[in-house]
Amino acid sequence: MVQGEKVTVVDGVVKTPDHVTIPFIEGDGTGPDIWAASSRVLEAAVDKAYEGKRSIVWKEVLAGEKAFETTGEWLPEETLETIREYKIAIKGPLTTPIGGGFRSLNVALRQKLDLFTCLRPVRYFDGVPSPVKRPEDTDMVIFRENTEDIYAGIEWEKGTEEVEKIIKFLKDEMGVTNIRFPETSGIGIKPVSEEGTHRLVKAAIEYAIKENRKSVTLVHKGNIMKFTEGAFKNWGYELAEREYGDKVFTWAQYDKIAEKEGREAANKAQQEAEAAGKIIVKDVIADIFLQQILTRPREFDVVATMNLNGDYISDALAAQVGGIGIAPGANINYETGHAIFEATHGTAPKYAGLDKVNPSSVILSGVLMLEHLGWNEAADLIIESMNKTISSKVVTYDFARLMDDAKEVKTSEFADELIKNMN
Ligand SMILES: NC(=O)C1=CN([C@@H]2O[C@H](COP(=O)(O)OP(=O)(O)OC[C@H]3O[C@@H](n4cnc5c(N)ncnc54)[C@H](OP(=O)(O)O)[C@@H]3O)[C@@H](O)[C@H]2O)C=CC1
Ligand SMILES: O=C(O)CCC(=O)C(=O)O
Ligand SMILES: [Mg+2]
Repeated sequence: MVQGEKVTVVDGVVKTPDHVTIPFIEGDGTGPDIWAASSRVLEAAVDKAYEGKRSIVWKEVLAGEKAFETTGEWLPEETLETIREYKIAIKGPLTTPIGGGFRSLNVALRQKLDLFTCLRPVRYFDGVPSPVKRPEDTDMVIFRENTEDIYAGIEWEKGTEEVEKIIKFLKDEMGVTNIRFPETSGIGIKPVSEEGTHRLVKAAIEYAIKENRKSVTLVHKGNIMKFTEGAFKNWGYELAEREYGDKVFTWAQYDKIAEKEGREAANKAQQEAEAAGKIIVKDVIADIFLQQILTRPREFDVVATMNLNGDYISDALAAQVGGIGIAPGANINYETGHAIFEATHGTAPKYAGLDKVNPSSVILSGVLMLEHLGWNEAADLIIESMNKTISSKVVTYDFARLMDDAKEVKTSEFADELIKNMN
């Protein structure tokens, strides 16, 4: 058996050995069905691209139900240590109980490894059924802040001593008068920081520069949550102008020109910046953004936003290009090089063990992983095969129910088809 080696990261650059060990978490619910299919496709692509000169050696690490059954812990320290050591991992979805029980293991992994960007590219594959008229117009890359916001899980339950204490503090010491029902409220806290915003927006702009993207849109609800979401917008613009002054033109600059010299001058300045290939950094309030991604998706490109907005936006945008069955993602710390690749969807428990769901989200997360490792030839083989397979109308149930004359196949059969179509 081939002995795998660890990925190393030097000055933020990933160095991949020819035979690389990658830790994986199988996942709960439909996780095992999807992982069995996805790992085969990834292995086949690497094999085909490099004819044995390169390979992935999988190393299972435990989290979720499988970890609890084996070790009595939902997220064993050993799992975190292994991912820290091996730098890169890939995972299936993990269940989070609603309204009580333990906090999200998915969020815990992101926070504990400080994987501050949740990167979710949203693009259309030919032939995928979509509810919109021109799904190919949706081509966006979401940069979702992954460690802060109301998603950080700082909250206290109604009726507890802690919530009474915090409500008393807010009323007596902070002059808060607008907690509508103080006796029966739970309380949640929403931290959004300048550092957290800067590193996320920096990652989004760097990506836009590298990938020749036209704009970065900051999505926020800063009219209502002024010092968290509003501050995100202001800090984002500040960072863009301070660190990328010669490469971007921001709407904050536009506003200043418009105020001094009028709108015509501001429009001219933006047009000149566009003609010079500068990236337009703009912002939009989250509610109207959800309308505009449907009515005029071509106006958006790279999107940078906070944790909760990013969660909602991910699923909404996934729907436009065929749904959650084909929505990949990656959790990345661009400074340390640590990354965990995972689908946007959850455990879809009603389909667990049926060999039924679409494995494309995890497979395409694997494609992001191969690209991160610099193994682009293998990544391209999967993309080409995915296009070919879907165009030939051989698809899983989620696409088959929306397509005419499709051949519905199981999770494992879809993987077989992808492997067959690699050439
Ligand atoms: N990163 C992670 O690990 C995540 C974990 N979760 C967790 O997953 C659990 C279930 O969450 P839930 O809100 O139901 O969301 P899910 O994403 O698990 O499922 C919702 C619906 O999406 C569709 N779907 C999901 N996965 C696939 C797939 N691979 N192929 C085709 N269709 C798919 C199904 O639609 P249909 O019914 O129309 O067939 C399914 O019923 C919760 O515990 C949640 O916390 C949720 C999101 C992310
Ligand atoms: O952690 C969870 O259970 C849900 C997370 C989620 O929906 C997401 O990150 O998109
Ligand atoms: Mg989600």
